[in-house]
Amino acid sequence: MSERLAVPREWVLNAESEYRFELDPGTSVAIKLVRGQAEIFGAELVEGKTYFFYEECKAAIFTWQGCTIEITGQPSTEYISDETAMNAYGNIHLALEAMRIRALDRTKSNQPQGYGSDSQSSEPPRVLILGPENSGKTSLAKILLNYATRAAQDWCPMLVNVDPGEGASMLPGTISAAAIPAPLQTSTPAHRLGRAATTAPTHMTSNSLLPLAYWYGHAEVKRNPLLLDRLIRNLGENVWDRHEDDTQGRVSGVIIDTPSSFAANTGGNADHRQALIKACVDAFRINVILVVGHEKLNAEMQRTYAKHITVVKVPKSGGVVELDAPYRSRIHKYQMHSYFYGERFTLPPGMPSLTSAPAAAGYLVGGEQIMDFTLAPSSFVVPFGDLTMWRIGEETMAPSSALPIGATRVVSEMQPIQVDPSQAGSGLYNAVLALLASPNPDESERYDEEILDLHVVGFIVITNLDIPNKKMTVLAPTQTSLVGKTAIVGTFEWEE
Ligand SMILES: Nc1ncnc2c1ncn2[C@@H]1O[C@H](COP(=O)(O)OP(=O)(O)OP(=O)(O)O)[C@@H](O)[C@H]1O
Repeated sequence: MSERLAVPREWVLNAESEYRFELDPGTSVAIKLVRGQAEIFGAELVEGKTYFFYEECKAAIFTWQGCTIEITGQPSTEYISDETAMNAYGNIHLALEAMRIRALDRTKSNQPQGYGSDSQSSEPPRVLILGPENSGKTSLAKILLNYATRAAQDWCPMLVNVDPGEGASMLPGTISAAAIPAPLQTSTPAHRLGRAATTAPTHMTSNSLLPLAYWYGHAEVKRNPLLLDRLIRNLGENVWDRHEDDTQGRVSGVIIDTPSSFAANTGGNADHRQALIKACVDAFRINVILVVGHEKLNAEMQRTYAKHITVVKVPKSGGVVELDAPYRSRIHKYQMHSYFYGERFTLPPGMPSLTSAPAAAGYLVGGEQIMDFTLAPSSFVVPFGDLTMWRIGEETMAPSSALPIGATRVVSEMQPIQVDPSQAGSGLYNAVLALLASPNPDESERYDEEILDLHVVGFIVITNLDIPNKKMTVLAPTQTSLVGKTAIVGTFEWEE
Protein backbone atom coordinates (compact mmCIF):
# COMPACT_ATOMS: atom_id res chain seq x y z
CA MET A 1 0.00 0.00 0.00
CA SER A 2 1.53 3.32 -0.97
CA GLU A 3 2.61 5.77 1.73
CA ARG A 4 0.45 8.47 0.12
CA LEU A 5 -2.74 6.60 1.08
CA ALA A 6 -1.80 6.53 4.74
CA VAL A 7 -1.42 10.31 4.87
CA PRO A 8 -4.67 12.25 5.26
CA ARG A 9 -5.14 14.79 2.44
CA GLU A 10 -6.93 18.09 2.90
CA TRP A 11 -9.36 19.52 0.32
CA VAL A 12 -10.63 23.08 0.57
CA LEU A 13 -14.14 23.59 -0.83
CA ASN A 14 -15.48 26.99 -1.81
CA ALA A 15 -19.04 27.97 -0.98
CA GLU A 16 -21.64 26.04 -3.03
CA SER A 17 -19.25 23.43 -4.33
CA GLU A 18 -18.99 19.69 -3.73
CA TYR A 19 -16.32 17.01 -3.44
CA ARG A 20 -17.50 13.98 -5.42
CA PHE A 21 -16.04 10.53 -4.94
CA GLU A 22 -16.51 6.93 -6.08
CA LEU A 23 -15.09 3.83 -4.41
CA ASP A 24 -13.85 0.57 -5.90
CA PRO A 25 -15.03 -2.77 -4.47
CA GLY A 26 -13.26 -3.68 -1.23
CA THR A 27 -11.99 -0.15 -0.52
CA SER A 28 -13.09 2.44 2.01
CA VAL A 29 -12.39 6.09 2.75
CA ALA A 30 -12.61 8.19 5.89
CA ILE A 31 -13.70 11.82 5.62
CA LYS A 32 -13.40 14.35 8.42
CA LEU A 33 -14.89 17.82 8.42
CA VAL A 34 -11.92 19.88 9.64
CA ARG A 35 -13.65 23.25 9.63
CA GLY A 36 -16.68 24.98 8.12
CA GLN A 37 -20.08 23.59 7.21
CA ALA A 38 -20.71 20.52 5.03
CA GLU A 39 -23.44 18.02 4.30
CA ILE A 40 -23.90 14.78 2.44
CA PHE A 41 -27.18 14.45 0.53
CA GLY A 42 -28.61 17.03 2.93
CA ALA A 43 -27.38 15.44 6.21
CA GLU A 44 -24.96 17.70 8.07
CA LEU A 45 -21.48 16.49 9.03
CA VAL A 46 -20.27 17.15 12.58
CA GLU A 47 -16.98 19.04 12.73
CA GLY A 48 -14.07 16.92 13.97
CA LYS A 49 -15.84 13.57 13.48
CA THR A 50 -14.59 10.96 11.00
CA TYR A 51 -17.14 9.38 8.63
CA PHE A 52 -16.53 6.08 6.81
CA PHE A 53 -17.72 5.14 3.34
CA TYR A 54 -17.43 1.68 1.77
CA GLU A 55 -19.06 -0.99 -0.47
CA GLU A 56 -18.57 1.04 -3.67
CA CYS A 57 -20.24 4.14 -2.25
CA LYS A 58 -20.62 7.05 -4.70
CA ALA A 59 -21.49 10.36 -3.08
CA ALA A 60 -20.67 14.05 -2.66
CA ILE A 61 -19.79 16.29 0.28
CA PHE A 62 -21.51 19.61 -0.45
CA THR A 63 -20.99 22.92 1.33
CA TRP A 64 -23.16 26.05 1.25
CA GLN A 65 -20.60 28.24 3.03
CA GLY A 66 -17.21 26.62 2.32
CA CYS A 67 -15.24 24.07 4.34
CA THR A 68 -12.06 22.04 4.67
CA ILE A 69 -12.30 18.26 4.68
CA GLU A 70 -9.64 15.63 5.30
CA ILE A 71 -9.65 12.39 3.30
CA THR A 72 -7.86 9.17 4.26
CA GLY A 73 -7.90 6.38 1.64
CA GLN A 74 -8.02 6.59 -2.12
CA PRO A 75 -11.32 6.77 -4.04
CA SER A 76 -11.16 5.52 -7.65
CA THR A 77 -12.59 8.89 -8.75
CA GLU A 78 -12.53 12.18 -6.84
CA TYR A 79 -12.96 15.78 -7.92
CA ILE A 80 -14.48 19.08 -6.88
CA SER A 81 -17.32 20.65 -8.82
CA ASP A 82 -18.84 24.08 -8.35
CA GLU A 83 -21.64 23.31 -10.79
CA THR A 84 -24.25 21.58 -8.67
CA ALA A 85 -28.04 21.42 -8.71
CA MET A 86 -28.23 22.23 -4.99
CA ASN A 87 -29.67 25.73 -5.46
CA ALA A 88 -32.61 24.30 -7.38
CA TYR A 89 -33.04 21.50 -4.80
CA GLY A 90 -32.83 24.05 -1.95
CA ASN A 91 -35.57 26.13 -3.59
CA ILE A 92 -37.80 23.09 -3.95
CA HIS A 93 -37.26 22.36 -0.27
CA LEU A 94 -38.31 25.93 0.62
CA ALA A 95 -41.51 25.57 -1.42
CA LEU A 96 -42.34 22.24 0.27
CA GLU A 97 -41.55 23.79 3.65
CA ALA A 98 -44.02 26.61 2.97
CA MET A 99 -46.67 23.96 2.17
CA ARG A 100 -46.01 22.19 5.48
CA ILE A 101 -46.31 25.41 7.43
CA ARG A 102 -49.55 26.38 5.71
CA ALA A 103 -50.93 22.88 6.35
CA LEU A 104 -49.92 23.09 10.01
CA ASP A 105 -51.53 26.52 10.40
CA ARG A 106 -54.70 25.18 8.89
CA THR A 107 -54.67 22.18 11.24
CA LYS A 108 -54.11 24.49 14.24
CA SER A 109 -57.02 26.68 13.19
CA ASN A 110 -59.10 23.48 13.16
CA GLN A 111 -60.26 23.80 9.60
CA PRO A 112 -61.01 20.39 8.10
CA GLN A 113 -59.10 19.27 5.02
CA GLY A 114 -60.67 20.47 1.79
CA TYR A 115 -62.43 23.38 3.54
CA GLY A 116 -62.36 26.86 2.04
CA SER A 117 -61.15 28.27 -1.24
CA ASP A 118 -57.46 27.80 -0.47
CA SER A 119 -57.78 24.16 0.56
CA GLN A 120 -55.51 22.98 -2.27
CA SER A 121 -52.73 25.37 -1.30
CA SER A 122 -52.86 24.36 2.36
CA GLU A 123 -52.39 20.65 1.76
CA PRO A 124 -49.10 19.14 2.98
CA PRO A 125 -46.61 18.23 0.23
CA ARG A 126 -47.18 14.77 -1.23
CA VAL A 127 -44.42 14.56 -3.79
CA LEU A 128 -43.85 12.06 -6.58
CA ILE A 129 -40.31 12.07 -8.03
CA LEU A 130 -40.03 10.80 -11.60
CA GLY A 131 -37.07 10.61 -13.95
CA PRO A 132 -35.06 8.30 -16.20
CA GLU A 133 -32.31 5.92 -15.14
CA ASN A 134 -29.45 7.58 -13.26
CA SER A 135 -31.07 10.99 -13.09
CA GLY A 136 -30.59 11.34 -9.32
CA LYS A 137 -34.18 10.64 -8.14
CA THR A 138 -33.15 8.76 -5.01
CA SER A 139 -30.53 11.38 -4.16
CA LEU A 140 -33.10 14.15 -4.57
CA ALA A 141 -35.60 12.28 -2.38
CA LYS A 142 -32.92 11.90 0.27
CA ILE A 143 -31.91 15.58 0.14
CA LEU A 144 -35.53 16.76 0.44
CA LEU A 145 -36.24 14.39 3.34
CA ASN A 146 -33.04 15.38 5.12
CA TYR A 147 -33.70 19.11 4.74
CA ALA A 148 -37.22 18.59 6.12
CA THR A 149 -35.92 16.78 9.22
CA ARG A 150 -33.38 19.58 9.84
CA ALA A 151 -36.01 22.32 9.79
CA ALA A 152 -36.42 22.58 13.61
CA GLN A 153 -40.16 21.95 13.31
CA ASP A 154 -39.98 18.27 14.33
CA TRP A 155 -41.21 17.26 10.90
CA CYS A 156 -41.31 13.54 10.33
CA PRO A 157 -41.87 13.11 6.58
CA MET A 158 -42.77 9.75 5.10
CA LEU A 159 -40.33 8.22 2.63
CA VAL A 160 -42.10 5.93 0.20
CA ASN A 161 -40.00 3.82 -2.11
CA VAL A 162 -41.84 2.06 -4.92
CA ASP A 163 -38.65 1.02 -6.73
CA PRO A 164 -38.29 -2.71 -6.06
CA GLY A 165 -34.82 -2.60 -7.61
CA GLU A 166 -33.74 -0.25 -4.81
CA GLY A 167 -35.22 -1.85 -1.67
CA ALA A 168 -34.87 1.35 0.42
CA SER A 169 -34.18 0.36 4.05
CA MET A 170 -35.31 -3.24 3.42
CA LEU A 171 -34.17 -5.83 0.86
CA PRO A 172 -34.44 -5.35 -2.90
CA GLY A 173 -37.76 -6.73 -4.12
CA THR A 174 -39.74 -4.79 -1.51
CA ILE A 175 -41.62 -1.53 -1.72
CA SER A 176 -41.96 0.32 1.55
CA ALA A 177 -42.95 3.37 3.54
CA ALA A 178 -41.05 4.67 6.57
CA ALA A 179 -41.40 7.79 8.71
CA ILE A 180 -38.08 9.67 8.74
CA PRO A 181 -37.52 11.46 12.07
CA ALA A 182 -33.82 12.32 11.59
CA PRO A 183 -31.50 12.83 8.59
CA LEU A 184 -30.75 9.71 6.54
CA GLN A 185 -27.01 9.08 6.70
CA THR A 186 -24.68 7.91 3.96
CA SER A 187 -21.99 5.26 4.30
CA THR A 188 -22.84 2.37 1.98
CA PRO A 189 -25.16 1.98 -1.02
CA ALA A 190 -26.57 -1.08 0.77
CA HIS A 191 -28.36 1.37 3.09
CA ARG A 192 -28.83 4.54 1.07
CA LEU A 193 -32.29 5.14 2.46
CA GLY A 194 -31.65 4.12 6.06
CA ARG A 195 -31.47 0.87 7.98
CA ALA A 196 -34.57 -1.01 9.10
CA ALA A 197 -34.60 -1.75 12.83
CA THR A 198 -35.10 -5.46 12.22
CA THR A 199 -31.65 -5.88 10.70
CA ALA A 200 -29.63 -3.43 12.73
CA PRO A 201 -27.45 -4.30 15.68
CA THR A 202 -28.97 -2.91 18.88
CA HIS A 203 -26.45 -0.10 19.28
CA MET A 204 -27.59 1.38 15.97
CA THR A 205 -31.24 1.65 16.89
CA SER A 206 -31.22 5.43 17.35
CA ASN A 207 -31.15 5.82 13.56
CA SER A 208 -33.12 2.73 12.64
CA LEU A 209 -36.39 2.90 10.76
CA LEU A 210 -39.61 0.96 11.14
CA PRO A 211 -40.77 0.56 7.57
CA LEU A 212 -44.00 -1.00 6.40
CA ALA A 213 -43.05 -3.16 3.42
CA TYR A 214 -44.67 -5.35 0.79
CA TRP A 215 -42.82 -8.03 -1.15
CA TYR A 216 -42.93 -7.71 -4.91
CA GLY A 217 -40.11 -10.22 -5.23
CA HIS A 218 -38.39 -8.98 -8.40
CA ALA A 219 -36.06 -6.12 -9.25
CA GLU A 220 -37.78 -5.33 -12.55
CA VAL A 221 -41.13 -3.57 -12.79
CA LYS A 222 -42.01 -5.20 -16.14
CA ARG A 223 -42.01 -8.63 -14.52
CA ASN A 224 -45.44 -8.14 -12.90
CA PRO A 225 -46.76 -4.56 -13.15
CA LEU A 226 -50.25 -5.57 -12.03
CA LEU A 227 -48.90 -6.90 -8.76
CA LEU A 228 -46.83 -3.76 -8.25
CA ASP A 229 -49.92 -1.63 -8.90
CA ARG A 230 -51.82 -3.49 -6.19
CA LEU A 231 -48.96 -3.25 -3.68
CA ILE A 232 -48.60 0.50 -4.31
CA ARG A 233 -52.29 0.95 -3.56
CA ASN A 234 -51.96 -1.16 -0.39
CA LEU A 235 -49.04 0.98 0.73
CA GLY A 236 -50.98 4.19 0.01
CA GLU A 237 -53.96 3.03 2.08
CA ASN A 238 -51.68 2.20 5.00
CA VAL A 239 -49.88 5.54 4.87
CA TRP A 240 -53.19 7.34 4.67
CA ASP A 241 -54.60 5.40 7.67
CA ARG A 242 -51.50 6.10 9.69
CA HIS A 243 -51.61 9.81 8.92
CA GLU A 244 -55.23 10.09 10.03
CA ASP A 245 -54.11 9.79 13.66
CA ASP A 246 -50.75 11.49 13.25
CA THR A 247 -51.11 15.19 12.50
CA GLN A 248 -47.39 15.96 12.63
CA GLY A 249 -46.62 13.08 10.25
CA ARG A 250 -49.44 14.05 7.89
CA VAL A 251 -48.40 17.69 7.78
CA SER A 252 -44.76 16.70 7.19
CA GLY A 253 -45.85 15.11 3.92
CA VAL A 254 -44.77 12.20 1.75
CA ILE A 255 -41.87 11.89 -0.69
CA ILE A 256 -42.00 9.05 -3.19
CA ASP A 257 -38.98 7.67 -5.01
CA THR A 258 -39.87 5.73 -8.16
CA PRO A 259 -38.11 3.36 -10.57
CA SER A 260 -36.76 4.72 -13.85
CA SER A 261 -39.17 2.47 -15.77
CA PHE A 262 -41.97 4.88 -14.70
CA ALA A 263 -40.26 7.52 -16.86
CA ALA A 264 -39.37 5.59 -19.98
CA ASN A 265 -40.35 2.30 -21.48
CA THR A 266 -37.57 -0.12 -20.76
CA GLY A 267 -38.97 -3.04 -22.69
CA GLY A 268 -42.28 -2.85 -20.80
CA ASN A 269 -45.74 -1.76 -21.82
CA ALA A 270 -46.50 2.01 -22.05
CA ASP A 271 -49.96 1.47 -20.56
CA HIS A 272 -48.43 -0.16 -17.50
CA ARG A 273 -46.02 2.73 -17.05
CA GLN A 274 -48.83 5.28 -17.06
CA ALA A 275 -51.02 3.05 -14.88
CA LEU A 276 -48.29 2.79 -12.27
CA ILE A 277 -47.79 6.56 -12.17
CA LYS A 278 -51.55 6.88 -11.79
CA ALA A 279 -51.54 4.27 -9.00
CA CYS A 280 -49.04 6.46 -7.08
CA VAL A 281 -50.98 9.66 -7.80
CA ASP A 282 -54.24 8.11 -6.57
CA ALA A 283 -52.89 6.10 -3.66
CA PHE A 284 -50.91 8.95 -2.12
CA ARG A 285 -53.09 11.85 -3.36
CA ILE A 286 -50.05 13.41 -4.96
CA ASN A 287 -50.08 17.20 -5.24
CA VAL A 288 -46.50 17.80 -6.50
CA ILE A 289 -44.72 15.91 -9.29
CA LEU A 290 -41.00 16.55 -9.71
CA VAL A 291 -39.61 15.44 -13.06
CA VAL A 292 -35.81 15.14 -12.97
CA GLY A 293 -33.89 15.76 -16.19
CA HIS A 294 -36.47 14.62 -18.77
CA GLU A 295 -38.18 17.20 -21.04
CA LYS A 296 -40.53 14.77 -22.73
CA LEU A 297 -41.77 13.23 -19.50
CA ASN A 298 -42.21 16.71 -18.04
CA ALA A 299 -44.39 17.65 -21.01
CA GLU A 300 -46.38 14.42 -20.64
CA MET A 301 -46.94 15.01 -16.90
CA GLN A 302 -47.92 18.66 -17.55
CA ARG A 303 -50.45 17.48 -20.10
CA THR A 304 -51.89 14.74 -17.92
CA TYR A 305 -51.82 16.19 -14.42
CA ALA A 306 -51.08 19.95 -14.37
CA LYS A 307 -54.77 20.79 -13.89
CA HIS A 308 -54.77 19.46 -10.32
CA ILE A 309 -51.13 18.84 -9.51
CA THR A 310 -48.09 21.11 -9.53
CA VAL A 311 -45.64 19.63 -12.03
CA VAL A 312 -42.07 20.95 -11.77
CA LYS A 313 -39.12 20.27 -14.06
CA VAL A 314 -35.98 19.70 -11.97
CA PRO A 315 -32.37 19.77 -13.24
CA LYS A 316 -30.26 16.64 -13.02
CA SER A 317 -27.09 17.02 -10.97
CA GLY A 318 -23.87 16.67 -12.97
CA GLY A 319 -22.54 14.49 -10.14
CA VAL A 320 -24.97 11.61 -10.68
CA VAL A 321 -23.05 8.47 -11.63
CA GLU A 322 -24.20 6.05 -14.35
CA LEU A 323 -24.79 2.78 -12.53
CA ASP A 324 -24.57 -0.34 -14.69
CA ALA A 325 -26.35 -3.68 -14.22
CA PRO A 326 -23.36 -5.52 -12.62
CA TYR A 327 -23.00 -2.66 -10.07
CA ARG A 328 -26.70 -2.83 -9.24
CA SER A 329 -26.57 -6.59 -8.69
CA ARG A 330 -23.51 -6.22 -6.42
CA ILE A 331 -25.49 -3.71 -4.34
CA HIS A 332 -28.36 -6.23 -4.07
CA LYS A 333 -25.82 -8.73 -2.78
CA TYR A 334 -24.48 -6.24 -0.19
CA GLN A 335 -28.06 -5.54 0.92
CA MET A 336 -28.93 -9.20 1.35
CA HIS A 337 -25.66 -9.99 3.13
CA SER A 338 -26.01 -7.09 5.48
CA TYR A 339 -29.55 -8.20 6.41
CA PHE A 340 -28.24 -11.55 7.64
CA TYR A 341 -24.60 -10.90 8.56
CA GLY A 342 -24.47 -7.17 9.30
CA GLU A 343 -21.74 -4.97 7.87
CA ARG A 344 -18.04 -5.55 7.58
CA PHE A 345 -15.54 -3.12 6.17
CA THR A 346 -11.84 -2.56 6.43
CA LEU A 347 -10.54 0.78 7.59
CA PRO A 348 -8.53 2.72 5.03
CA PRO A 349 -4.77 2.12 5.35
CA GLY A 350 -3.15 4.40 7.90
CA MET A 351 -6.20 4.83 10.16
CA PRO A 352 -5.74 4.10 13.86
CA SER A 353 -7.58 0.84 14.55
CA LEU A 354 -10.97 0.52 16.20
CA THR A 355 -9.33 -0.87 19.32
CA SER A 356 -7.47 2.41 19.76
CA ALA A 357 -10.13 3.94 21.98
CA PRO A 358 -9.32 7.68 21.71
CA ALA A 359 -9.31 7.61 17.91
CA ALA A 360 -12.36 5.35 17.57
CA ALA A 361 -14.42 7.68 19.77
CA GLY A 362 -14.56 10.10 16.84
CA TYR A 363 -15.42 7.45 14.24
CA LEU A 364 -18.93 7.47 12.78
CA VAL A 365 -20.57 5.05 10.37
CA GLY A 366 -23.98 6.03 9.10
CA GLY A 367 -24.07 8.74 11.77
CA GLU A 368 -23.55 6.23 14.60
CA GLN A 369 -20.56 5.59 16.83
CA ILE A 370 -18.61 2.71 15.34
CA MET A 371 -18.61 -0.50 17.36
CA ASP A 372 -19.44 -3.93 16.00
CA PHE A 373 -21.62 -4.13 12.92
CA THR A 374 -21.65 -7.87 12.47
CA LEU A 375 -24.73 -10.01 13.08
CA ALA A 376 -24.89 -13.73 13.82
CA PRO A 377 -27.73 -15.28 11.81
CA SER A 378 -29.12 -18.75 12.53
CA SER A 379 -29.13 -21.74 10.24
CA PHE A 380 -31.58 -24.48 11.21
CA VAL A 381 -33.40 -27.46 9.74
CA VAL A 382 -37.22 -27.58 9.59
CA PRO A 383 -39.73 -30.05 8.11
CA PHE A 384 -41.21 -28.94 4.76
CA GLY A 385 -44.66 -28.80 6.36
CA ASP A 386 -43.76 -26.03 8.84
CA LEU A 387 -43.93 -23.27 6.27
CA THR A 388 -46.43 -22.64 3.47
CA MET A 389 -44.62 -21.16 0.48
CA TRP A 390 -46.16 -19.33 -2.45
CA ARG A 391 -45.15 -17.77 -5.71
CA ILE A 392 -47.28 -15.02 -7.25
CA GLY A 393 -48.21 -15.68 -10.86
CA GLU A 394 -46.97 -18.56 -12.93
CA GLU A 395 -43.38 -18.69 -14.05
CA THR A 396 -44.17 -20.08 -17.46
CA MET A 397 -47.04 -17.81 -18.49
CA ALA A 398 -47.54 -17.12 -22.17
CA PRO A 399 -47.16 -13.37 -22.88
CA SER A 400 -50.48 -11.43 -23.02
CA SER A 401 -49.98 -10.97 -26.77
CA ALA A 402 -50.18 -14.75 -27.22
CA LEU A 403 -53.60 -15.00 -25.57
CA PRO A 404 -56.81 -15.21 -27.63
CA ILE A 405 -58.29 -11.79 -28.51
CA GLY A 406 -60.25 -10.37 -25.61
CA ALA A 407 -58.73 -12.76 -23.08
CA THR A 408 -56.82 -11.32 -20.14
CA ARG A 409 -54.53 -13.10 -17.79
CA VAL A 410 -55.18 -10.81 -14.85
CA VAL A 411 -56.03 -13.75 -12.66
CA SER A 412 -52.91 -15.72 -13.33
CA GLU A 413 -50.52 -12.78 -12.87
CA MET A 414 -52.00 -12.13 -9.45
CA GLN A 415 -52.66 -15.72 -8.54
CA PRO A 416 -50.81 -17.13 -5.53
CA ILE A 417 -49.53 -20.57 -6.46
CA GLN A 418 -48.37 -22.86 -3.67
CA VAL A 419 -44.81 -24.11 -4.13
CA ASP A 420 -44.11 -27.72 -3.26
CA PRO A 421 -40.52 -28.03 -1.96
CA SER A 422 -40.47 -31.78 -2.63
CA GLN A 423 -40.88 -31.19 -6.38
CA ALA A 424 -37.62 -31.10 -8.32
CA GLY A 425 -37.24 -27.66 -9.91
CA SER A 426 -39.31 -25.89 -7.22
CA GLY A 427 -36.90 -22.96 -7.49
CA LEU A 428 -36.55 -22.81 -3.72
CA TYR A 429 -32.89 -23.78 -3.43
CA ASN A 430 -30.94 -20.63 -2.44
CA ALA A 431 -34.08 -18.52 -2.87
CA VAL A 432 -34.76 -15.45 -0.75
CA LEU A 433 -38.29 -15.56 0.69
CA ALA A 434 -40.29 -12.88 2.47
CA LEU A 435 -42.11 -13.99 5.63
CA LEU A 436 -45.54 -12.43 5.82
CA ALA A 437 -47.67 -11.11 8.65
CA SER A 438 -50.39 -13.49 9.89
CA PRO A 439 -53.61 -13.57 7.87
CA ASN A 440 -56.87 -12.39 9.39
CA PRO A 441 -57.68 -14.65 12.39
CA ASP A 442 -61.37 -14.38 11.50
CA GLU A 443 -61.90 -17.11 8.88
CA SER A 444 -65.00 -15.38 7.54
CA GLU A 445 -62.89 -12.32 6.60
CA ARG A 446 -60.44 -14.38 4.51
CA TYR A 447 -60.29 -14.13 0.72
CA ASP A 448 -58.42 -15.95 -2.03
CA GLU A 449 -55.72 -13.41 -2.73
CA GLU A 450 -55.23 -12.32 0.89
CA ILE A 451 -51.52 -13.06 0.85
CA LEU A 452 -51.04 -10.29 -1.74
CA ASP A 453 -52.14 -7.82 0.91
CA LEU A 454 -50.06 -9.06 3.84
CA HIS A 455 -47.00 -7.02 4.73
CA VAL A 456 -43.49 -8.36 5.24
CA VAL A 457 -42.23 -9.25 8.73
CA GLY A 458 -38.81 -10.63 7.77
CA PHE A 459 -36.77 -12.63 5.27
CA ILE A 460 -35.28 -16.11 5.10
CA VAL A 461 -33.11 -18.05 2.65
CA ILE A 462 -33.45 -21.76 1.95
CA THR A 463 -29.88 -23.01 1.78
CA ASN A 464 -30.57 -26.74 1.42
CA LEU A 465 -33.44 -29.05 0.44
CA ASP A 466 -33.38 -32.64 1.70
CA ILE A 467 -36.17 -34.07 -0.46
CA PRO A 468 -35.94 -37.73 0.73
CA ASN A 469 -36.39 -36.64 4.37
CA LYS A 470 -38.74 -33.72 3.54
CA LYS A 471 -36.61 -31.20 5.40
CA MET A 472 -34.96 -27.92 4.50
CA THR A 473 -32.19 -25.77 5.93
CA VAL A 474 -33.20 -22.19 6.55
CA LEU A 475 -31.01 -19.13 7.14
CA ALA A 476 -32.77 -16.49 9.27
CA PRO A 477 -31.61 -13.49 11.33
CA THR A 478 -32.50 -15.43 14.50
CA GLN A 479 -33.67 -18.95 15.29
CA THR A 480 -37.43 -18.75 15.18
CA SER A 481 -40.35 -21.11 14.75
CA LEU A 482 -41.73 -21.13 11.22
CA VAL A 483 -44.71 -23.34 12.08
CA GLY A 484 -47.86 -22.05 10.43
CA LYS A 485 -46.04 -19.14 8.76
CA THR A 486 -46.51 -18.02 5.18
CA ALA A 487 -43.71 -16.99 2.83
CA ILE A 488 -43.45 -15.80 -0.77
CA VAL A 489 -40.60 -16.58 -3.11
CA GLY A 490 -39.56 -14.14 -5.84
CA THR A 491 -36.59 -14.17 -8.19
CA PHE A 492 -33.80 -13.13 -5.79
CA GLU A 493 -31.10 -15.72 -5.23
CA TRP A 494 -28.76 -15.90 -2.29
CA GLU A 495 -25.02 -15.89 -3.06
CA GLU A 496 -22.45 -16.56 -0.35
N1 LIG B 1 -23.78 14.95 -6.66
C1 LIG B 1 -23.36 13.68 -6.68
N2 LIG B 1 -22.05 13.39 -6.58
C2 LIG B 1 -21.61 12.12 -6.61
N3 LIG B 1 -22.43 11.05 -6.75
C3 LIG B 1 -23.73 11.28 -6.85
C4 LIG B 1 -24.28 12.60 -6.81
N4 LIG B 1 -25.63 12.52 -6.94
C5 LIG B 1 -25.90 11.19 -7.03
N5 LIG B 1 -24.79 10.46 -6.98
C6 LIG B 1 -24.69 8.99 -7.09
O1 LIG B 1 -25.11 8.64 -8.41
C7 LIG B 1 -25.74 7.36 -8.37
C8 LIG B 1 -27.11 7.45 -9.05
O2 LIG B 1 -27.92 8.38 -8.35
P1 LIG B 1 -29.42 8.05 -7.90
O3 LIG B 1 -29.51 6.64 -7.40
O4 LIG B 1 -29.87 9.13 -7.02
O5 LIG B 1 -30.16 8.11 -9.30
P2 LIG B 1 -31.58 7.46 -9.65
O6 LIG B 1 -32.16 8.25 -10.75
O7 LIG B 1 -32.40 7.33 -8.40
O8 LIG B 1 -31.15 6.02 -10.13
P3 LIG B 1 -32.05 4.81 -10.73
O9 LIG B 1 -31.58 4.65 -12.12
O10 LIG B 1 -31.67 3.65 -9.84
O11 LIG B 1 -33.50 5.16 -10.61
C9 LIG B 1 -25.82 6.97 -6.89
O12 LIG B 1 -24.75 6.09 -6.63
C10 LIG B 1 -25.64 8.28 -6.15
O13 LIG B 1 -25.09 8.11 -4.87
